[in-house]
Amino acid sequence: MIAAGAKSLLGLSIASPKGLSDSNSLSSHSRSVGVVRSCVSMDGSQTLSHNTNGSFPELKSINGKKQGPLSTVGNSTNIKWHECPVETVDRQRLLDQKGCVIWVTGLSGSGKSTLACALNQMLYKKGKLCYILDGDNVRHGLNRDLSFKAEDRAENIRRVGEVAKLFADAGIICIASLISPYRTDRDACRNLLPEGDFVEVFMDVSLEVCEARDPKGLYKLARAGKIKGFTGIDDPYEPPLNCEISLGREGSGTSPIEMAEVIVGYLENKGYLQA
Ligand SMILES: Nc1ncnc2c1ncn2[C@@H]1O[C@H](COP(=O)(O)OS(=O)(=O)O)[C@@H](OP(=O)(O)O)[C@H]1O
Ligand SMILES: Nc1ncnc2c1ncn2[C@@H]1O[C@H](COP(=O)(O)OP(=O)(O)O)[C@@H](O)[C@H]1O
Repeated sequence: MIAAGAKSLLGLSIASPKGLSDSNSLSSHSRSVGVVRSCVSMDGSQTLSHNTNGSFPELKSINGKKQGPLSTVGNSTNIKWHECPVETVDRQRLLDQKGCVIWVTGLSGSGKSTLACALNQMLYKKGKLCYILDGDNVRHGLNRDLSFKAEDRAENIRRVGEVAKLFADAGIICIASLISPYRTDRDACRNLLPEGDFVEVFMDVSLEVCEARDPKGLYKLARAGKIKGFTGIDDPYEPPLNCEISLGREGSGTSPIEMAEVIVGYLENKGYLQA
């Protein structure tokens, strides 16, 4: 636990917005985005923690002073997680909402972007902060180096999953709308987040309907063989087996606004629209 006066120990003298979490702890951050648990408490004592591979890193000694444990995560060697006394729960109080990820998956033309936008508008009107990570848009910048072959789609989803996790940790309702055709990639994103914070929404709209809509003319090009590896035509789409919300079939709302209302109702029920 952080001792009283921890903020002055840090050299900070900031007023706590609505009161900073009393349970602030540098060693027990239940909703942290970190993979390596924290190490040094405010009194300077160290708590050893394990790497994601389960091994305990060595304590290094520099100028005779013991340093906290260093970690290796992927190709990043000798890294160390830094905690901050302002935690997820403090940001949630500030925003009066809980961060989470609404992951919208479905074929091209199934209405993912339209739903994301309708949901964003609906929550905005309720005073709730959202941010959309749309596949098409993210591929204009962060993921511009990725193609549509399976391993690049997987990397696309992995990066967006990690970014979405950061948004959720910031207290924001992050709407990720991507085809995300592979179950294993979507499940990996789910596993990045605390239980309940990943809400998978399936746009259950048939290929026939999507192809008839074809707002960008991509299905036509794919059918003509001018786009190779197009999802639903000559590339796979694996529908979710156990998603939280399925939309598009009879009874689940057909207009984008009705669909957005279903998701808002779900978030209200689960307590995400308050701190
Ligand atoms: N080969 C192929 N297959 C599917 N989609 C294609 C392809 N080539 C380009 N596009 C356009 O890219 C948009 C999908 O990007 P995503 O990042 O959501 O795709 S994925 O999750 O990595 O599968 C998708 O946008 P949406 O129609 O909004 O889904 C298409 O406009
Ligand atoms: N619920 C809906 N009912 C009917 N048409 C829709 C619906 N949602 C979206 N559309 C239309 O379908 C097309 C594809 O929608 P879009 O949101 O771009 O899909 P995606 O992002 O999945 O490719 C657009 O022309 C859009 O206006």
